[in-house]
Amino acid sequence: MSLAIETEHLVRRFGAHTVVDQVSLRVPSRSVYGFLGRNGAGKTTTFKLLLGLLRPDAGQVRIGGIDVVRQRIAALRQVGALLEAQGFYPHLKGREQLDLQRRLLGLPASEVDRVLELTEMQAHGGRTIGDYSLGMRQRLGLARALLGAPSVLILDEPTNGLDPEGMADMRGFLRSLPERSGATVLLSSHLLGEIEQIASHIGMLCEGRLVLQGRLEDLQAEQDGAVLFGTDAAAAAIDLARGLGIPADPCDGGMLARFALDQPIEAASAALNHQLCTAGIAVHTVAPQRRSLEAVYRRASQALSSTSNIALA
Ligand SMILES: Nc1ncnc2c1ncn2[C@@H]1O[C@H](COP(=O)(O)OP(=O)(O)OP(=O)(O)O)[C@@H](O)[C@H]1O
Repeated sequence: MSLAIETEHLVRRFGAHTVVDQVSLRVPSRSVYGFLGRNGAGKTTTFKLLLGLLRPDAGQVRIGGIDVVRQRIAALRQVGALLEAQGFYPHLKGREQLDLQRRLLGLPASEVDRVLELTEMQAHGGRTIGDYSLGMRQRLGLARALLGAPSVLILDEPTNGLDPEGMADMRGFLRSLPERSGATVLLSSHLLGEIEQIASHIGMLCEGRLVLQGRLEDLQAEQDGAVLFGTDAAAAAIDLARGLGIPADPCDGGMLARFALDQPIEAASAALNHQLCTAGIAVHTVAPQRRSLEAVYRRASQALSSTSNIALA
């Protein structure tokens, strides 16, 4: 698997506060990598380290295999970025701002129309940036990041300030970007539900530490033993399951049974299903439940706090 972005034990401190703590990111090429964390977890600081805007206290950063600390210009030639502070000139028109940027990058004039079209900003390119809504500024920031068709996009909270419709558009746009342009997208968010809808891979940052990383599907597929039994006789099914020592609760459409993880879930669900049928309880669905990203996050954060407690003890 080739990696578009890679860090090795990255550390950054502000005074005595370690804000990025031994972070080893693995962002596969052509992935949409969702970088999750609560406010203050260290996401923006990590992005600044990736972009060479801050120097790490320890560790390495490579983009497309090039070391960002040693060869910053060569590494960043491959990158388009959208950070919180967009630094636009409010008196310029959107199109003029993009034109300024594309000249600095030595790109052809046609680039401005290309990125305006990609971000569906053609209609607003002639308006003054000072009059833009927050959502339009976000789109203009994205348009600027896309100038020169970089192979890596680093986007800090790209859906910030968008209305629900704008958010949905942006999600669709970002999700399809690797397929359409071959680019790799690394984006941060504190919204689990949002990342769940966009990302192919995720990394979770908790108090500066990367507590979880991998393909979203793999993380969600890790079983937590919950299986839905669809039935109209949920109460009877729950009694029977509990009588067999299997924790079970009502849920939408029937019963949610939780099997111990030390047994194959297929065999355990088949055995319970047989018992239910034998007792005359009709079951129309047996469906192992995908774990929500929220559950994955909760588990990872709990694991971190329990190790911190051990360290403190
Ligand atoms: N230049 C700085 N000097 C001192 N502390 C800083 C500096 N920049 C960030 N911090 C601190 O580092 C921690 C992480 O901040 P950071 O902005 O990286 O978090 P974040 O995950 O991006 O949060 P948010 O989602 O709120 O933007 C915070 O406690 C913040 O106060």
